[in-house]
Amino acid sequence: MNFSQPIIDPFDYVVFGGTGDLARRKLLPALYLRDLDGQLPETSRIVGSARTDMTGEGFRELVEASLREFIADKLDPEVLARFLARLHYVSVDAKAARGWPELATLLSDEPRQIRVFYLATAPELYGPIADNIHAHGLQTPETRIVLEKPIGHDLASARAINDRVGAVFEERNIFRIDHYLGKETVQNLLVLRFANSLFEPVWNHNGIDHVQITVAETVGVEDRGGYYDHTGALRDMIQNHLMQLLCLVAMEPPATLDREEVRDEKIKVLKSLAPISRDDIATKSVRGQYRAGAIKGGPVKSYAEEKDIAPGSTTETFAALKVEVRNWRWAGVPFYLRTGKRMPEKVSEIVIQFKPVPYWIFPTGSDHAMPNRLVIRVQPDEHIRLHLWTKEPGPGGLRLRNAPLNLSFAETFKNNHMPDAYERLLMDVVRGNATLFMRRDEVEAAWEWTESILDAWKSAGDRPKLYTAGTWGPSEAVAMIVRDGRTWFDEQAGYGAGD
Ligand SMILES: NC(=O)C1=CN([C@@H]2O[C@H](COP(=O)(O)OP(=O)(O)OC[C@H]3O[C@@H](n4cnc5c(N)ncnc54)[C@H](OP(=O)(O)O)[C@@H]3O)[C@@H](O)[C@H]2O)C=CC1
Ligand SMILES: O=C1O[C@H](COP(=O)(O)O)[C@@H](O)[C@H](O)[C@H]1O
Repeated sequence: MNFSQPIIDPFDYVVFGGTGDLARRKLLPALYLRDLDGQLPETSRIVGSARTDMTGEGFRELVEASLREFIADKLDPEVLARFLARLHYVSVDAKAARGWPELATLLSDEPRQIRVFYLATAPELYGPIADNIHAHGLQTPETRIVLEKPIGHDLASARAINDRVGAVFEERNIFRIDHYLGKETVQNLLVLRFANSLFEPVWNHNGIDHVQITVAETVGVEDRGGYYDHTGALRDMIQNHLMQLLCLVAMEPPATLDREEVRDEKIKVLKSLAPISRDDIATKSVRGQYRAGAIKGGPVKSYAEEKDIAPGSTTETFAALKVEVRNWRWAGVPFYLRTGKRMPEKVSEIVIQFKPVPYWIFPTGSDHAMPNRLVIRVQPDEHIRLHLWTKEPGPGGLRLRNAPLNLSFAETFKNNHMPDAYERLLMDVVRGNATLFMRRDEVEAAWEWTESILDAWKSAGDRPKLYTAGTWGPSEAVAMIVRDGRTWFDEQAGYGAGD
């Protein structure tokens, strides 16, 4: 336990959607863990809010049950009691008058300069909540609003949300969250690229053959079918998480880590993305939907059989894209992206494949076709591995082996707590540090590009290819990269094998 001095002023954290899945699974556990680390000032309060009628005691019971479910091994009785004592609950209807005066009274009882409104609700509520915050005078000079992804459903709805929230909050106080930016290895990408001189000279079309970004999940849509069936993998994952990973790999070095400098560089990447048109979709995109199969030996049902999925749904649960970044650094270097639900493993990984040496002087028997690779494993088992050729020890001939230099975070930083992404991001909001959050123009540029693909799929009447749950997606995703003479990275023989 660490009772070091808190480094911020007391604050009030209001979580709209405080009874929902995200709040229970991620946000409230993250706040507890910050309390455990001594980072919450003594008088800071956390206010849950939703339409459901509930007493403060009822909310504390709900939160305690969630903490016991999701972070049981981290619970310390003294800290738990302290954390639960911070919790309040006010029943509020975001779209109506109910509850707002009560919320205003609670917040004004013990006014804090720093106030955070975290919107863990459907995006349709972001505008009404911002309006009500304004109408009920809930803003202090240090009030921030956090918008969960997805910000809208398309470019027009994203713009409408940004306009409406922007009418109430200054841009510097709007925190558009993408929790992938809070993941340790994702932040490490900036350090890897810009604190080491080794990579920059080859980090371009001269040194890199192609880039792969994989975000695979074993879970299906779980209880979120109602949301997911209107969303699909492209909107749910690629428009935000994979785009952000791509930006961090592809961007130019920012002058400083100042939020505007970093975001200025990311937006340039987003604006350089070549649209994927109707003519391209057959060669540059694959949509998939899982059918029944097995994950780690256990049978799982098809997407069509999941709760709240429309009959005959054509929503994609898998998407793979070949993306072109049109600028001097990346001309001719494809970025292959893929993400899917019900894959054999949960793994998020960036693979940078370097160009091969120009001439191979070694005896045959070594696979010249396998060049150096830098593998950045975002999760799980976070690591950075540089795959190099080396001589296999032995007195015989010169036998070559491709082996990794391995920076495993668990081994190298044994005594460090690996925080969940939300732990970092929730406190960045309190501190007013928006470097790891998205600016309005970034979100809109990502939507603009994503929409080109959605439009192309729609106009072509593209239907998702079925893949068996527990495989790496439709075989077309393998064909897409193989056509270019490349393969999906396969560390333990398994990756890349399509249905
Ligand atoms: N769950 C996840 O893993 C992730 C979720 N997100 C995003 O976070 C947001 C929340 O997701 P999730 O927690 O899964 O959703 P849930 O459906 O589980 O929770 C929604 C919450 O909003 C409340 N709510 C609904 N309508 C209103 C209203 N009119 N006024 C006030 N409160 C309302 C609900 O409570 P009540 O019905 O009592 O009002 C509930 O607390 C979504 O935008 C989602 O896309 C983003 C990343 C991951
Ligand atoms: O935003 C989302 O992310 C999760 C995956 O997050 P991870 O941190 O577990 O990799 C995904 O399951 C969900 O569908 C999506 O909305």
